[in-house]
Amino acid sequence: MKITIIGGGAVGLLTSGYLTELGHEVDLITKTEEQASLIHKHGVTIKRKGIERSYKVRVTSFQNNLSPNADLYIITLKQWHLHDFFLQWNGTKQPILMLQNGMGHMETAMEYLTESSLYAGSVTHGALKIDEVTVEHTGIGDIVIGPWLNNCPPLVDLIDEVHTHFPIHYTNDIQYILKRKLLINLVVNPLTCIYQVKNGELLNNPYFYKNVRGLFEEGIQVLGLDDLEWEVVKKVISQTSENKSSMFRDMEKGLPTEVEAITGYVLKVAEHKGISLPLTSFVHKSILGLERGKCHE
Ligand SMILES: NC(=O)C1=CN([C@@H]2O[C@H](COP(=O)(O)OP(=O)(O)OC[C@H]3O[C@@H](n4cnc5c(N)ncnc54)[C@H](OP(=O)(O)O)[C@@H]3O)[C@@H](O)[C@H]2O)C=CC1
Ligand SMILES: CC(C)(CO)C(=O)C(=O)O
Repeated sequence: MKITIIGGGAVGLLTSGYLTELGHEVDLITKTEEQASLIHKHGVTIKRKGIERSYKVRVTSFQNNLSPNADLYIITLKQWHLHDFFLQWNGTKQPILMLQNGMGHMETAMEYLTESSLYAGSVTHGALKIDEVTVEHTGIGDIVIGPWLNNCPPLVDLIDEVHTHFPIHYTNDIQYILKRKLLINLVVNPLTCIYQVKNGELLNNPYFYKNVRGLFEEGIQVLGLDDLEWEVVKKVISQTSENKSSMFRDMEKGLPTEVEAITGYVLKVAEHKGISLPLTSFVHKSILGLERGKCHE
């Protein structure tokens, strides 16, 4: 496929390298001209388990008119970049795949992208941007994609179930997959940020654990998920026990967090349903307050 990837961050670099490896024709769109010229010169490098591999990727910095004839556009921006980006972009009629955490971003996408077939994806890889051209693949997961609205055809040419370190699966129920990831991010991300601990500490410390369970119970009530998801949440926390959550890392770097797309989104749905979520509301305000103290922007 001819694929345009928007955003030269951790997920954008990882996706552009691996989709090139899989034989797709990739155009990467960075925010800055500096990053574009570095990638033009050195390619994109993916580090995995101490081994580095570089990929030659076509790259340009963002302008309103992105190469208009891609078969698919993949947006790998943070959710809080999206309004600004959509306001500046002339858009496309071609299919668009959104790869953000949370769920609030899909409402934003629907607001702006009225002419495209819209797809959502859930990423469970760990990716850490090392420098402008290098990303470390810190955890091998997968990407599950699916149509956001029922009338979008499956992206058959993108599916690759067998790739050992970058499998892409397809689902007809991406809403459920995103909700499940949202639930994990709802309980893990804000608490790790408030307590300033790695993910695993949420299970090890009995007091933190009680709050994980409390947030989980509020989350499943609003999202309509089953108590059985508790085992999934604990498994993901164990598997990522040595990770600092993305929200904790953003906060440490003085960047805005994705709290509105995660906790803020759940609170909005709860309000709509007339459900009160005291613990979720407490962590939401706590993160906003901490951001206010630390954020550079
Ligand atoms: N990293 C990970 O392991 C995982 C991430 N995710 C999700 O994926 C999404 C992306 O995350 P991640 O890649 O880590 O985030 P990053 O912040 O690393 O990447 C976003 C990139 O988009 C760039 N950008 C901003 N505006 C524009 C623009 N107008 N045109 C082109 N590029 C632009 C940013 O540039 P600048 O920094 O200069 O603003 C940044 O390089 C998030 O929603 C995250 O939650 C999900 C699972 C795992
Ligand atoms: C799964 C988890 C919690 C891993 O750290 C994550 O998705 C994040 O940090 O955003």
